[in-house]
Parts: sequence; C-alpha cells; structure tokens
Amino acid sequence: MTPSRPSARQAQPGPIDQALQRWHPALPLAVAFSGGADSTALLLACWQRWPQQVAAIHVHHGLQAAADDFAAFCQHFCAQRGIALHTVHCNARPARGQSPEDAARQARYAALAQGAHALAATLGQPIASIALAQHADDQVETLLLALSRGAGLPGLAAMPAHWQRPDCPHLHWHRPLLQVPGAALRQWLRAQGQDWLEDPSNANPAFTRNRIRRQVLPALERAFPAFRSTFARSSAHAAQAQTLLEEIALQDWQAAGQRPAIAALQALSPARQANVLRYWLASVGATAQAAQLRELQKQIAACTTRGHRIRLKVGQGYVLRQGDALIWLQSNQPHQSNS
Ligand SMILES: Nc1ncnc2c1ncn2[C@@H]1O[C@H](COP(=O)(O)OP(=O)(O)OP(=O)(O)O)[C@@H](O)[C@H]1O
Repeated sequence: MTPSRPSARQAQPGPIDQALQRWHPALPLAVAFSGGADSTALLLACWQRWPQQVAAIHVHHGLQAAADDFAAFCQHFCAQRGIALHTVHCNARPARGQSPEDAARQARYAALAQGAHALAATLGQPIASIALAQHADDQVETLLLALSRGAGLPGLAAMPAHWQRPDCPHLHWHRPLLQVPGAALRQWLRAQGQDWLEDPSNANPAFTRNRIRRQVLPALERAFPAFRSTFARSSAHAAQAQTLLEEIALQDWQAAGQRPAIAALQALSPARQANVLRYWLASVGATAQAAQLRELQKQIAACTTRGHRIRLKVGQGYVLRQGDALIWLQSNQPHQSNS
C-alpha cells in the first residue's frame, strides 16, 4: 500500500462534476468506500454536493494483509468531514464451483446492504441509495472479460448504472461514474489535494483484469480513441436486447407452467426454447453450460413417447422428466421417477 501524494491544490470542473449533475439519486445516499482512488473520488464529490445527506460503508476484507490500513484510511477520511461511516467485517469463502472473485463480489453486496441497514439507525432514517465507484475503464474491462469468456448477452450488457435487488427492495444501487474515465478521477483527486490508497493487487499481472488495464486499454486508446463511449453503447444495446429476451422468456415460462410442460417447449422455435430453458433454470439457481443446453434441447426433441426418460446434469443438479413436464433437482435431493 503506497499513499499517493497530491500534486496540486486547484479544483477544476471536469467529467466527475458533469456525471454528478446528470445523476439524481434518492437521498440519503451511502457510498461504498474502499479507500481506493475511485471510491475516494466518488465519496468526496458526493459529500461536496449533498453535505448532510451522504454516509459511507466500508467492507473490511479480513483476509487481505492491507485491510486494516484501508479501514483506518476510511475512518480518518470520514472523521475529518463528519461523514457517518459503518464498517462491515466480511470474510468471503467461495462455495464449491464458485470463483473467488464472484464469492468476494456476492459477499460485498450482502455486506453493503447490511451496512446500509446499520447506518439507518445512526442517521435516524433509512438509506435510500448506495453508490459504487466503477468507472468507464472498469466497464470496458468487464465487457472485454465477458467477450474473452464467450459470454452471452447478459455478460455483454456489462454493468448496469442502476438496479435493485430482491433482498432489499427499497434500496437503489447506482454506478454514477460509468461514463468517467479512471484517469479523470485520479486527476480530479489530485486537483482537490486529496490522497488515496493504492491496492497492491491492482499491479498483479496474474489477474486478467490487470493485464487488460495495462496492455489492452492503451492499445485501444491508440486505435479507437472513442472506445469507452462506443463500447458502452454496444453494452447498452446488449442490455436492451437482454431485457426483451427476459420478457419473452417470462411469457413463455408462464405459458409452459412452473414445471415447464414438454409439449409446450416442443412447440417453440429452438432459439426461443433455449431462451425459456435458461430463464427457468436461472430461476431455480442453475446455470446451463452451452453444451448442456444443446443436449437438453436434443432430449426434449426426442421425447415423443411416454417411456422416454430425461436425466441430464445441469449446474449443481439434474434436469429430469416428471410426467409430462421437466423438473430440476439438486444433486442431493431424492427423486421418484413416474414418467
Ligand atoms: N472494501 C470495500 N468496501 C466498500 N466498498 C468497496 C470495497 N471494495 C470495493 N468497493 C466498491 O466497489 C467498487 C468496485 O470495486 P473494485 O474492487 O472493482 O474497485 P476499484 O477499481 O478497486 O475501486 P476503488 O479504487 O474505489 O477501490 C468500488 O469502486 C467501491 O465503490
């Protein structure tokens, strides 16, 4: 961890101010504050704009060596300005089959929701919005990572600027800096005379994201100077198309039944059938790999007699035929076939 020193004290208007002027979150607002450059810039800018209405939540990742330094930096920053801060301790351990990054992300969102709940008691009113500091470069990295995995539309849609979660329906989640380049945030902090902490893992080339940041983004900058906004436009198109696919999937699922009827699935075009199968499987917490989905569709097409059985591994369980419909059961759940 290296404290970065400010180089100038002169404030200058720039993309961060414009981003905040375009943004109208419900207040009070809590900023997810790591102590890194991006969230330090976001918290400082929000606090300057809504001085009495901004709080902060820090997630203390106990497993990282530098975690105490980050927590101490956040405490000091907030105490200097009278910003209410809540620190949540969280040790994310990946479940079987889950990546460490995904485990950390899920645990962070749960911790932030918990932090918002705790802050409500301190402030005497509920937190209405939580803001995260991902910026335009993070968005491009997310899109490139999705492309490198061969992701479908949900991956290409990258990160939404606003969303809500079913586990805390009254809370609005925002990413107000998605159109601001990362370098502009650091430049703004320097102009404000504000330092921040550098996460040592950001320099580790073992992480694909870091290699994209250091090698691919500079090359894109040279070849396509407008890549941040054009890539973001493509992601927005993907997000809109994905919304439409989900609406169609929901209609088809409602028509096919909670446990989708095989005959109803057979009546759909292959693309539409794959769409509703993915949607149904996601609703039970299973993600079908492309090959599993292809095999499932093959078996649905072949299922023309009473005695035809379907049993196919998908996610942490199995898709099975039960009567005239499909069910999904977790691997350890007992099942009696009556097909
Ligand atoms: N330990 C944490 N506590 C609270 N919020 C966090 C924490 N880590 C990340 N966040 C929030 O999630 C956002 C995305 O996290 P990520 O680790 O990708 O960010 P980053 O690029 O390192 O940003 P930052 O420079 O703010 O740390 C951060 O900008 C911040 O708003």
